[in-house]
Amino acid sequence: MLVGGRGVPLWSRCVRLLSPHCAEAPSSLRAAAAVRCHPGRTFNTGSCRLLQSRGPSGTETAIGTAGKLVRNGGDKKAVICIEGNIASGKTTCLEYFSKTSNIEVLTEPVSKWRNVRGHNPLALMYQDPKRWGITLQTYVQLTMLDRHLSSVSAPVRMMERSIFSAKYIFVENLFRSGKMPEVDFAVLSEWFDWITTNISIPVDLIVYLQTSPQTCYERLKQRCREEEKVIPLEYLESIHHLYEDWLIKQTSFPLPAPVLVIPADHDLQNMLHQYEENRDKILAGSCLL
Ligand SMILES: Nc1ncnc2c1ncn2[C@@H]1O[C@H](COP(=O)(O)OP(=O)(O)O)[C@@H](O)[C@H]1O
Ligand SMILES: O=c1ccn([C@H]2C[C@H](O)[C@@H](COP(=O)(O)O)O2)c(=O)[nH]1
Repeated sequence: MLVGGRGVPLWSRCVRLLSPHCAEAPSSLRAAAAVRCHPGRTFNTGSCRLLQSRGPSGTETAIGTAGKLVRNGGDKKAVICIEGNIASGKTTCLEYFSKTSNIEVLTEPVSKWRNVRGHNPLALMYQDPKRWGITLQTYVQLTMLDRHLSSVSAPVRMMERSIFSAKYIFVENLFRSGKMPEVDFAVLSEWFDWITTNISIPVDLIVYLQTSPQTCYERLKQRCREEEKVIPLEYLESIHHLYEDWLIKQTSFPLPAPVLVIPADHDLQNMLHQYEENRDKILAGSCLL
C-alpha cells in the first residue's frame, strides 16, 4: 500500500490512500467538524445547535456555530462516498457492504432521475444534452443534497457518489464538451457554490473504484439500462479523465475528504475479496464499529 502517493500508474493492484492537497481536510472519520476544502476557510459546525427543523424524506437539519445548515446528529456519524465511472461497480460494492451491521447504505437516486412526476430527465439528457443537461443536473443536485442531509440511522453511512462528483464530473463534462450552454453552467455553479457555502456537507472518506473506461463500457452494455444504450466509449473516457484529475492527480477541484483508491477492473470474486481485505481501512477510525 502507498500512502499519500501521487501519479502512480493505473490498474495497479494495490490500494492507495491519498490525502487531499488542501490543508483543512477532515482529519479522520472521527472528526466532529465539517470542513470545506477551500484555502483559508474552515467551518466548524460540530457543536452548537440553535435551530432545528424536519424536511421531506426525513431530513433533519440545524444551524451550526458557523451559521451553516448542518444535518442533525451528523457530527457523530462517518460518511463514506463511493465514487467511480458509470458502471464501475459502485452499486455492487454497496450491496456487499449493506450486509454489514452498523452500516447504512444509500444508493444514487437514479430511479428519481428516471421518473420525476412522470418525466425521465436522465433519458432526455442522453437524447439532447444541450437542451436537457441543466434539467437533469439541477435535479441530481437537489436529490444528492437531500441524500447528504437525510437523517442517519447507523454509525457509518456509505453513499453512492456525492453532490461533489455531480458538479465536478458530470456538470463539468457537459460544459467542457460543449454540450451545456455557458449560462446553464453559470446558474448551476451559482447554486452549487451557494449550497456548499451555506450547508455543511461532511464527507470523511472517498473510496474511488478505479477502472479503465473499456471495463465500464463492457459492464454498461451488460447492465443494459435503456437510457444508457447511446453512451459511446468516448463519454466514459471523458468521465474517467475528470475523475483522475480530481481524485488521483488532484489538479482540478478541492477534495472534500481523503481518497482510498481501489483498482476495480477485476472480476467480481476478486473485487469482493478486495472489499473484504480493505474493510478495516474503509471503516477505519470511525471508532463506532
Ligand atoms: N467486478 C465485476 N466484474 C464484472 N461485472 C461486474 C463487476 N462489478 C459489477 N459488475 C456488473 O457490472 C454492471 C455495473 O455494475 P454496478 O454495480 O451497477 O455499477 P455502478 O453502480 O458503478 O454503475 C452490473 O451489471 C454488475 O452486475
Ligand atoms: O451527476 C450525474 C450523476 C449520474 N449521471 C448518470 C450517469 C449514469 O447514466 C446514471 C447513473 O450512474 P451510475 O454510475 O450507473 O450509478 O446517471 C449523470 O448524468 N449525472
